[in-house]
Amino acid sequence: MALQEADLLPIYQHLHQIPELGLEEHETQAYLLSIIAKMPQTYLTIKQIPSLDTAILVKVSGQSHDYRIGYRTDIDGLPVTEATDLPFKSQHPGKMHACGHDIHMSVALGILSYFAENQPTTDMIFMFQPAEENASGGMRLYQSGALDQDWMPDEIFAFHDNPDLPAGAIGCRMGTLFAGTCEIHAHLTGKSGHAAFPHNANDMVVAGSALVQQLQTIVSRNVDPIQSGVVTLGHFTAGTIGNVIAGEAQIDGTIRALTQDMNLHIQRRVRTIVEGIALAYDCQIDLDLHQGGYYPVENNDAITADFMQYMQKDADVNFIETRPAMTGEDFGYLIHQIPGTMFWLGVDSPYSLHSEHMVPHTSAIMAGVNAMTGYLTHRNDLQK
Ligand SMILES: CC(=O)N[C@@H](CCC[C@H](N)C(=O)O)C(=O)O
Repeated sequence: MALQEADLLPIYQHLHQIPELGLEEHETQAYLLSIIAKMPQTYLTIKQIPSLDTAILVKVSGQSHDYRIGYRTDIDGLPVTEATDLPFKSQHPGKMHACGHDIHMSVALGILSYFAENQPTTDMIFMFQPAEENASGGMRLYQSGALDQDWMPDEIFAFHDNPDLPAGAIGCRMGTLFAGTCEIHAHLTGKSGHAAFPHNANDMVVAGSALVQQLQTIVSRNVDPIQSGVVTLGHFTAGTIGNVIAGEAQIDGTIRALTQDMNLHIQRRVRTIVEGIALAYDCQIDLDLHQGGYYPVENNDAITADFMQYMQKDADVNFIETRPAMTGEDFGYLIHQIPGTMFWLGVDSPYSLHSEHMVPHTSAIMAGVNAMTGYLTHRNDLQK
């Protein structure tokens, strides 16, 4: 029998205990392979990718082979120290599934187990993809070539869990669901010195502070207010002690925008401001702007209209039309290449994604499996 709630709950709890960072998901991969190995193998082909060695691809052979439906889950955790009191909390110090990818994997296994027993009309490609959080796993997967030829989906689906939606609710919208992101890394080099002799030094606390202030003008002064954007600088370190002038500083952050044009516009403004600060404060600033394929997640019109209509009509689904969000996703790269739909699955937690307290509601798992086995069967049947 396909995996049911009683099977998926311990699977989820085990995955929750073994979070691993992007590109290091070896224990996770071995566990996923062990679960997939217990499914009926008649229709399954498993593929591993030498250049992305923690990924798993599984093809479910359909009754015909001229169309392929893709389903992707991410598998990585975050460098967050878990602060929940769950009996199955993370066993890996300093790492946690704080973004709910353990829920994503559990739902994917549930859906895969259904189609392993109920041969779909068309081929299906399940992607267990590493490194969503920071290392461009979606882009790496696509560029690895592993999806080429008869593994390349014609359409693609994925979800992200959402603590703000009721457990099990499906959220989606036409157009852009998630922002495109771009990491900002700036290293400032001036000259350290004694606090008493500022004229003999070049203070990177002052230059860095000016840079932070200037970058904060981009959204208020350079972004069309009818559109939107985010520039967040989450990390700023400089110096060692109060009476030594800091000769270096490091500032890291992220850009968010709902269109690629706006993302590129903000990137250009960051570059110009950095050049201006380097000139004004007579220092060197090494700037790295890194997008890595985190494009806006732009849902395909026809597929998403069908998805929303189906979910609205399904009496067992609590469907909620959502607004775009400034979270990023490397699914943006995949959906840029392959038309598809990304959606939210509600997990009803008072704590946000990436919080050390985040505890998703596990009733979402079976709700997600049921909604998506139904929907993917419908998408299969359209190919009859
Ligand atoms: C769902 C989620 O939280 N995704 C991450 C993606 C990170 C993108 C990249 N590392 C960046 O910070 O720009 C997010 O932070 O939205």
